[in-house]
Amino acid sequence: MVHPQEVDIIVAGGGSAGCVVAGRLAYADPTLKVMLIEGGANNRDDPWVYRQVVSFLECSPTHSPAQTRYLREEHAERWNQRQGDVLHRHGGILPFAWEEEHCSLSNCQKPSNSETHEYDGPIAISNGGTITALAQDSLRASDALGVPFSDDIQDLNTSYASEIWAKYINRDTGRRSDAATAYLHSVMDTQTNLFLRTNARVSRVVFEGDKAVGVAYVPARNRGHAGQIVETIILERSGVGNAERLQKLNIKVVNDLPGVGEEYQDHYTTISSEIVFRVSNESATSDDFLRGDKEVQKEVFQEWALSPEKARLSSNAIDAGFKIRPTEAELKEMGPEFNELWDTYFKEKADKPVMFGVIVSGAYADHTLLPPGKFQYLEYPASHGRIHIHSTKPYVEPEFDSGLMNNKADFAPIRWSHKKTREVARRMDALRDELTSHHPRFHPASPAAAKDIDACRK
Ligand SMILES: Cc1cc2nc3c(=O)[nH]c(=O)nc-3n(C[C@H](O)[C@H](O)[C@H](O)COP(=O)(O)OP(=O)(O)OC[C@H]3O[C@@H](n4cnc5c(N)ncnc54)[C@H](O)[C@@H]3O)c2cc1C
Repeated sequence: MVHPQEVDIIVAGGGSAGCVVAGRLAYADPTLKVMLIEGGANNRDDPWVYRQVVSFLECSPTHSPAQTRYLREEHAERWNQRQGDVLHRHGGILPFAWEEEHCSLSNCQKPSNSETHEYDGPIAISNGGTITALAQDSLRASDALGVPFSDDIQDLNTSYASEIWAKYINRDTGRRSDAATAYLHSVMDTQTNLFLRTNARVSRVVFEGDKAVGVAYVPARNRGHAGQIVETIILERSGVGNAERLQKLNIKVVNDLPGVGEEYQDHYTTISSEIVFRVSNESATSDDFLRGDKEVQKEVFQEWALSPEKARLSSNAIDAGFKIRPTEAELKEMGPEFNELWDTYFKEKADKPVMFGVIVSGAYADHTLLPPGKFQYLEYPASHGRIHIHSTKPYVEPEFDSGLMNNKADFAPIRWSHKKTREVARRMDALRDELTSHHPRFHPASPAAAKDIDACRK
């Protein structure tokens, strides 16, 4: 489609938010011309995006050499692209209703009676294609630890329970639900007022006085960092941000907003580097696939080709998980910093879990460091950083400080939740032992050094 020279609305960045905004606006008013400009590639019908385990593997920073070799050899073109971001990779949207003008975002396909969910939106949420026995085992173990099973902990109220984990997967097609397919491609298929420009990096907004009248963009390159925090970088290059900072770069100030680029927040995930367990050899996991076993990969891809809705690829291997808050007794052991945070933030908000943990039936980790066997790991969240430009040039990457671990209040809940997830794992029938191969290296005499524990059950 030929793109017009002028449009009414330009959306910069085709992530979850950009796709929803562009798609919904174009859909709501077909007389509006809307253009979305995205730094990454188009994901339309891309099997590397809509097959869950594959896309997870591609996102993983911890490819083993075997995985890397497989990706390079079998999917050279895609591998060359992988460092770049892809248009609207993630569903990334909590199911919620826009109350005033009811406009469903999600389609909950999980068995649930909760009124929080919607059932007629374009982002499908289900349990995925297959549920592993390890998931059931971990739910039972969670219950043994006092974390009860619930059919739905994604109702925005439950903060202490476990469930078969909800995923952005369409139960009927087995495909991952991504924002672009749901909001963008679907509108572009039926309307002619939505325009998509990919592989294009927006450098700044063009202002006339204080009115935004357009954007400047350059071809995307150095795609490894395309997916930075889009708003800050574009805003600062456009003259919106801390005036002092902007003036140092000779950028004309349009609006002095000191908060731009501050208060970056991300959640902690402790995954393969910390909590890897060996499970019984009978346990079904995705390790052989991730390890790059050719035969298994062939079998898994064939399975997908025949029945994607129940294939192993129609899952991200995260089949069960829980949300928890500390008990009164546990709070006493969690130190003054976290207790202050608890009192000011969590205490009165019974719907806020402090941590969530999931069991992953397979290690998204460097398999060369793992002895042969089967693994799973658990993860949990929680701090403030910042991002700012230090050059007006569009290809110069910004300064970024994730801020992780810069607040002592985060230490105690990380320790606490690490122990909790380990407690769950130790109660699982399938557990064989805990591995230290991916732990940080300490001097053997250091009290911080972890030790492999012997098998709990043989
Ligand atoms: C591995 C992983 C797992 C996650 N799992 C979940 C989950 O299960 N549930 C959940 O709710 N959330 C999850 N999230 C978080 C979720 O993906 C994000 O919160 C969400 O995507 C943020 O949406 P956004 O539109 O603000 O930004 P993004 O989705 O990051 O979109 C920004 C887009 O802008 C593009 N871009 C950047 N700079 C430019 C530029 N200058 N010009 C043009 N385009 C540009 C990028 O390529 C990108 O496509 C996960 C995130 C990660 C990384």
